[in-house]
Amino acid sequence: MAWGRDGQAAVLPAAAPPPAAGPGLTRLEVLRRLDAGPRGLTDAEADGRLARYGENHLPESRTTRGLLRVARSLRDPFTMMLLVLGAVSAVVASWGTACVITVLVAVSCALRTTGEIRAERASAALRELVAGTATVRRRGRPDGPAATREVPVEQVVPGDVVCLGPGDLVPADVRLLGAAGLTVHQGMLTGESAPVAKHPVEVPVAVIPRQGGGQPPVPELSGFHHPHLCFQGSSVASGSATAVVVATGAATQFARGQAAGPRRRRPRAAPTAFDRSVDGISWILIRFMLLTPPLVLMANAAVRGRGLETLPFAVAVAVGMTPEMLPVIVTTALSRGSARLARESDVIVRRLPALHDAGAMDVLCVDKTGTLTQDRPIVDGAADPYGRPDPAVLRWAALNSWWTVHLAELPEPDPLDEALLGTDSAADDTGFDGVDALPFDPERRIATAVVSRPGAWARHILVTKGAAAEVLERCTRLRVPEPEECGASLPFPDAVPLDAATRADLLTRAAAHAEEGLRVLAVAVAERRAGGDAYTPEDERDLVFVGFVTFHDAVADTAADALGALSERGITVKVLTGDHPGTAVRICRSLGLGPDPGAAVTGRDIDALDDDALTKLARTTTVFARCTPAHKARVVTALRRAGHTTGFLGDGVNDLPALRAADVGMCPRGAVDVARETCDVVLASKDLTAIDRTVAEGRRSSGNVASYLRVTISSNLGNVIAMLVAGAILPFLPMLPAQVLVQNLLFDIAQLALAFDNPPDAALRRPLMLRPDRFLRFVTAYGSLNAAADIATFGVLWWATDGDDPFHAGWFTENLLTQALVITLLRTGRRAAEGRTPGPIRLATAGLAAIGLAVPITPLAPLLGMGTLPLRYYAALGVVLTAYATALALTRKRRQ
Ligand SMILES: Nc1ncnc2c1ncn2[C@@H]1O[C@H](COP(=O)(O)OP(=O)(O)OP(=O)(O)O)[C@@H](O)[C@H]1O
Repeated sequence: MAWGRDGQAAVLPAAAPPPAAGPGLTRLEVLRRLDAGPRGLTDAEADGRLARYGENHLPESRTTRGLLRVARSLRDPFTMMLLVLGAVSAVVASWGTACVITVLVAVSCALRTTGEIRAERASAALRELVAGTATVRRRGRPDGPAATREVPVEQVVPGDVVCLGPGDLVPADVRLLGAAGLTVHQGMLTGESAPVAKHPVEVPVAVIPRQGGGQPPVPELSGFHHPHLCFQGSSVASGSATAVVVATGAATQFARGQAAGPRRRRPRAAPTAFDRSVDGISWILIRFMLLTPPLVLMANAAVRGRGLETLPFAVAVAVGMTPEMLPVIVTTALSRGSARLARESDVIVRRLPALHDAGAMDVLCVDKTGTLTQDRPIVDGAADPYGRPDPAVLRWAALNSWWTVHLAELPEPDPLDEALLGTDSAADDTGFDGVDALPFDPERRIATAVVSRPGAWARHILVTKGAAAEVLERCTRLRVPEPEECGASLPFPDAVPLDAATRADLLTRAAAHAEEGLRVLAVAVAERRAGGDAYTPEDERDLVFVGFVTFHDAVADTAADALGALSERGITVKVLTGDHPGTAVRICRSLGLGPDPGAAVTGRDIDALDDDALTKLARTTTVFARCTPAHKARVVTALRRAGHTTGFLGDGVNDLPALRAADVGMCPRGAVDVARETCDVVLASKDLTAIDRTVAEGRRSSGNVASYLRVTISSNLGNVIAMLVAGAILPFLPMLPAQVLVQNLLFDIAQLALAFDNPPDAALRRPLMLRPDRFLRFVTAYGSLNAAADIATFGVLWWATDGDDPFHAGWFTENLLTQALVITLLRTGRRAAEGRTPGPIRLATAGLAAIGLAVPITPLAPLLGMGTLPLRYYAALGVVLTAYATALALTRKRRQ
């Protein structure tokens, strides 16, 4: 579909359906143009259209993907640095250095690209498992009955009638046929953060603003504001709808927007833990690398009076500092971890860096319902305004459930409605006809059904149920109960005004129920004269309070154990719920959450706080209750601002903003579509034990990345210090550029083994987060030790050898041997792993040491500018290495 100047659909691609969504067309005309009907397409029609218009997905440019991938790997800052250094070497005709740098870049890009392809293939296969479906109305035969069914989103075709409910992703561009309380998030398309209301319009008018100078209207922006159209890329925030599909795949506004220009991105969230740690460290290293060549040049010029001839050496030293394998190690370690999680725990990681963040997580926020409780509420009782058991209250509540579920055509009832519909009272709804529904939404926290009695069409009855505070604040009167009045006399002639004191008493009673761990719904009704306009939330006022219904929802079987396990891993759990504070605190106490969950902070309290005050309060509070979706997101953001790496587990539309705000958003596979699409990690079920396993795998994977960074930077830093010292005191270059680079390549290859290491559980007890400041202290300490070992080796070489070639050979050997030691001694979980056989690490270090000892005695030695070494060098080197290993082990022990 495309928008013409007059707001009518305009130019279409060859395989697009007839223009059908333009303003001015009635619903019937739209259906006619699409050759469709409100009962949906037949299966044969749907198949035909699928063949004609193609699958409903965004077009991909496959040919450029391979090239793009290589370009992306070259765009990595370390690779860019290497390329710059290679260019400098070529300019000064240092062809050897330039060649070796090219090899380094090629190896690192090839490994990274193949790793990414493998990781992407694996995650695409995993994503298939959580792919979204759409609910469509279809018929087997033209005269057959219409039935709703789930089909993969790709199979939705123009003319399909789709049913939308809370949390659904809008599968294509659609024209609304019917809607109840529908609001959609279309921020992906327009940048708006709040949901917008949508409703069917019989004859829509053109609202497209014209630009000056006879320019055509701006279709992408203006079209999105039509109330009767919803677009692919948006999701249902509340309410429900039926709609006919007018454009799919490449013909949708979203796809056209992408084809026309850069993809409209969601506003960038605050940097995640991964950005702060791995990326933060990378940028510090890049600054070091930039400083290295001028430093080397200046030191040589000042002490030895050398000029630009030292440039290749200075470049080689800077290359030596580069952790060019970092992207390869990160991709390999994280994709191995996520593959293992999928295989062993049925957990799907949708964004690889999120696995690192799961390992770094120290605060986990969860919703209450379904996470700590089973989300299988059972009606416990119903009482009138005076606290006396009263089945009439239950009947009103069940009447509300029945008509909200049916009139709003919700794909499935929510568990509270299901519980009410399962009671005997649900059978008593026969005396009413449904008129309209304002389904539940987590902002209003109430749901209203509008019904009428047969024969009394002129009067409508509003039946509202919801959270006690929200219902009571809309009530002005109180029902004086009469037996069996549901279906009897209305309006309540005996209703009395509801004063502030009585309202407070009723709220206290609701709180008392909540403190027993029960969920509480308040029920109210009102009578109105039937009017022509559709009902809106504005009509939910002047209600007559009828009574309370209470529910029991048992705690989840695994919750207590899982909370214990998370606490042992150093993770603080906080509960962010839309439910009553009393219910939430009671459940948390029964699960032994925290030392004592204390009092809950409510959404209203949060509203009264500025960001700083909330940050302080969020640190110490365990339970946040009566939260709207926005409150949940504010608390998560506050915790992140307080320096916590914060995860969020939730499954409903009310959890979306918080899922987006968290470092790691997690949801179960059964969550609403948009939650699955938004979150980073999809669990098999809403079970906290799966989070424990995700955390362990995250720590294992990022432990390996941390090992690489610690090992490579400590060793490289030591080398740079030693080279600066040697460059200043020796009459020749301590190591030829080619040697520096060959040694670098060998070290890189050996370190790849770190991505395959398996640090044992005992090493993963605390959240694992590489903080740039601590990391710098760590590598400075170990880098200095490494430099000390190198300088001691210079002393040995000065004593045992003569001339530059044996010196080069001696330092080459020592370097590879110290690197093998560093890999062995500085990797994550070394102490906990003692006694185990870490296969890949042992192989890699043995190989590195063997090459270090062998190269100087092979025919390669003269080519690399190396001479023969006397035996006494090896003996003295043994002493230096033993002292170095002891110092390393002792320092590590002291620091741990
Ligand atoms: N179908 C419904 N009809 C009317 N009121 C409801 C319905 N579902 C929930 N409520 C009320 O709205 C409140 C908030 O619901 P919401 O779905 O935001 O959170 P929750 O399910 O209680 O908790 P959590 O945030 O832990 O999942 C509930 O505590 C209840 O009082």
